[in-house]
Amino acid sequence: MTNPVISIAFHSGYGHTAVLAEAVRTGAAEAGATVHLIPVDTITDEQWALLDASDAIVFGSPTYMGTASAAFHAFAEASSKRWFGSEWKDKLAAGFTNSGSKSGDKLNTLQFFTVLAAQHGMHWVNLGLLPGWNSSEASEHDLNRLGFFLGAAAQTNVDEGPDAVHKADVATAEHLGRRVAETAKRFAPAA
Ligand SMILES: Cc1cc2nc3c(=O)[nH]c(=O)nc-3n(C[C@H](O)[C@H](O)[C@H](O)COP(=O)(O)O)c2cc1C
Repeated sequence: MTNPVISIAFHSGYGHTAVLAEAVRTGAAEAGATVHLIPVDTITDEQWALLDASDAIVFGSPTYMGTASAAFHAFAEASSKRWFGSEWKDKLAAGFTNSGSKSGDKLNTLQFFTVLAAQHGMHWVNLGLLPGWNSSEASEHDLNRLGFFLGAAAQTNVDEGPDAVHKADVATAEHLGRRVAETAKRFAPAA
């Protein structure tokens, strides 16, 4: 496979997580993927079909009350129609989230994504970066500055708009997009 198809199924209530979704798209496209950006709160039948035809689905949601948003949970529940027929089995999956606090219980959101992926029989692609910003010589501008392993995690001050999403977190989300695309190529069946 030279040109994997990656869909980014995401929700963003106020635009911050949408910035990360765009960053994942940028990274995946740079690595040669065809990318579909799918806001799950307005998902159409045509977009469900795009998900079904994708090699990888990247889940994205803000962290609300320590988990994915209600809109994302509604999408996850609706995906049970695919679960019945194992329609997403053996696709790749990955995830990203954003919250107001440095931690904000984002890990729980990423873990929720991994369980969702596992229920579908999908293979989880982790972030593949060592933690940044964890030594005296490190900086908040490091990739993976918040030190997550499961996926891309971002923090945005609650009194600032989408323009304020941290550039290091944007770069980390771009990295995730590239990694998913490269992994999809590696996992592709031989032609
Ligand atoms: C209903 C609600 C619940 C939230 N819960 C959390 C939370 O549990 N932890 C946290 O750090 N931030 C929390 N926040 C802050 C959001 O995660 C943060 O503002 C994020 O940037 C919103 O992303 P969005 O613009 O994509 O919706 C919450 C915000 C809202 C509106």
